[in-house]
Parts: sequence; C-alpha cells; structure tokens
Amino acid sequence: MKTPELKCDFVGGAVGHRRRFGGGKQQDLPKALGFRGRTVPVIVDATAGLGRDAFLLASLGASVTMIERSAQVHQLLSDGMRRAAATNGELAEIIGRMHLIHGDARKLLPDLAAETILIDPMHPPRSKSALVKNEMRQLRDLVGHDPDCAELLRIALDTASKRVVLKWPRRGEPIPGFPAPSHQIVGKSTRYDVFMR
Ligand SMILES: C[S@@+](CC[C@H](N)C(=O)[O-])C[C@H]1O[C@@H](n2cnc3c(N)ncnc32)[C@H](O)[C@@H]1O
Repeated sequence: MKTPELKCDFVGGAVGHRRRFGGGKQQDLPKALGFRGRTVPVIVDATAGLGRDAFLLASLGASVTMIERSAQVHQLLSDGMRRAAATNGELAEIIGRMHLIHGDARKLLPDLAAETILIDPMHPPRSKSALVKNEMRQLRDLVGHDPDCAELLRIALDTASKRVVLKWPRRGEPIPGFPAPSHQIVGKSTRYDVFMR
C-alpha cells in the first residue's frame, strides 16, 4: 500500500475528531499547560511540527505562537492553516489564534517574553520503532531527530515567566542536567513534565 503524503489537516482526520470529541480542557495537554476554570494560558509552542497540539490549544481558546525551523514543515503547516481558515468561520476563528513563525526557537525565544512554553521535540529513537506512527515516521524522515533539545529546554526555562511543559515519551529518560519537574501528567504513551517558574 502506498504511504499517504504527509500533510497538515485541521479539518478532517484525527485532529478534527479530537477537536469535536476529545474531552476539551480535561485532556492531559491542556491540563499540563495550565487551563483551569476560566484561565486560558498564552502559549508559545517552540516545536510546532504539524501543529496538532497548537490547534487543540487554540480550539480551547488559547493564543498560540508557533515556531518551526524546518522550511518544509513550516510550509505544510502554513498551507494547512490557510485551508482550514477558508473552510468555515469557526475554524477561521481558531486559526486566527495561531501565529506561525519560521525560525529556530533557541534564537527566537529570548525576544518573545513568553509566559508558557510547550516543547515537543522529535523523541529519541525507540527500540519498538514499528510502533511509531506512520505520520511521525514521515516527519522524522524530513527533520531528523532534535539532538539540541536540551539547549532548547534550557533556553525555555530561562525565558518563560510562568511555566515550561516538556512533552516526552511516557517511559523516556529525563533529559540529563535539569532539576526534576514541578509535577508530571502521565498518559498512556506520553508524559508531560511541567516546570513552574
Ligand atoms: C515532534 S514534532 C512536534 C509535533 C507537534 N507538537 C504537533 O502537535 O504536531 C517536533 C518539531 O519541532 C521542530 N523543532 C525542533 N527543534 C526546534 C527548534 N529549536 N526551533 C524550531 N522548531 C524546532 C522540528 O523541526 C519538528 O517539526
């Protein structure tokens, strides 16, 4: 079977389904980022990728500045945002809360005065690599691994005024050289390490 082309789709598929039926603010990602009652965080997503996390957060009302350094991924994301915004008013409103920047977050974060930063680097290779979802494998083929993620975490911790959230494999070793997170939210395959500032 031919592998489907990598694309960014906020209208149908898993992302659209998650927006409609995913459990809203009770999901691990918004909880980790500090959605509580009527509190809606202002977020910088330092590793935008295909924008799924940012889209979920924006659909819950957050303003999300997204940074992506790969020119190809940035283009896919920008096309996906344009298509979604043209689909209907509801999606246009969500996309209106997403602000995409092309560049390296390590360079850009110090000038952004971010409150809350999300970091979701390409995760280290797993032994059970067949389990890695097709889409993630395609993304990894495009951008490789993110061996500089410790430097990104260090800069995020130095610049965020409220919190930094590291999205990491549930059983992944902590990135060496950092203090323990303030708390963790542990899901089926993913955990969120939350560093309060
Ligand atoms: C695992 S993906 C993120 C997936 C994303 N959370 C989503 O929901 O679609 C990691 C992405 O971060 C990007 N990235 C990694 N380090 C970066 C950096 N320092 N600055 C900007 N983008 C970065 C990679 O190019 C890759 O596209």
